[in-house]
Amino acid sequence: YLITLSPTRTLNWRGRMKIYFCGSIRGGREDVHVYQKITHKLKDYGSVLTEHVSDPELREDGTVEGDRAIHDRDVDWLQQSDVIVAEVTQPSLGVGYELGRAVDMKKKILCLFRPSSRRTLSAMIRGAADGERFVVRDYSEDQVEQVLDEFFMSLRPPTLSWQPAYIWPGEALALL
Ligand SMILES: O=c1[nH]c(=O)n([C@H]2C[C@H](O)[C@@H](COP(=O)(O)O)O2)cc1CO
Repeated sequence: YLITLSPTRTLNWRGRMKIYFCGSIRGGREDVHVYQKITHKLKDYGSVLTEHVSDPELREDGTVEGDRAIHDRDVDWLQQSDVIVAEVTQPSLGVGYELGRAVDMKKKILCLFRPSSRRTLSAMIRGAADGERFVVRDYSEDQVEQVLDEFFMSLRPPTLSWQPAYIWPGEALALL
C-alpha cells in the first residue's frame, strides 16, 4: 500500500510545480531560442509562471509605471514559485536581481550556463552555488532536456508531516 501510493504522489507533485523561469530581456535577447527550448521542457514538470521571457515577439516599452508593475508582479511570482530555473549565459541585471531575491526567499534554484559562449559566469552566481539549494550547471544546448530531467528528478517533495503514511520508505530514509 505504502509503496504503490507514494511514487504516484511524487509524480503528481513533480507535474504540478510552479516554476519561475529567468532569462535576459533588456540584457539582450540573443539566447531567446534557448529560453524557448528550456520553457518547453519545463512544462513537463509544472506551470511556467514567466512564459513571456521565452517569447521571441516580446516587446516592452519601459515606462516607469509599467516597470513597477513588472517588478511587483515578478516578485510576487517568485514568492509563489516552488523552483527557479535561470539561464544565466547572457548577463542580465534583472536575472541577477531575481536570483538574489530568490536566495533570500530560500527557494530552490538551478542556474544554467553555456561555457561555449566563451563568457565567464559572474562570481556572484558561480560563487553562490552550494550544490543543494543553489545549483549551477554548465551545459550545452543539446543537453537541455537531460540536464533538466536530472535536476527535477533529484528534487524531493515537501515533507507532508500530517500525512506520514504516504511517505514511501525510500523517501523516509532520504529525509533522515
Ligand atoms: O519586461 C520585463 N518582464 C520581466 O518579467 N522581466 C524579468 C523576467 C526576466 O527573468 C528578467 C530580465 O531582466 P532584464 O530585462 O534586466 O534582462 O526580468 C524583465 C523585463 C524587462 O526588464
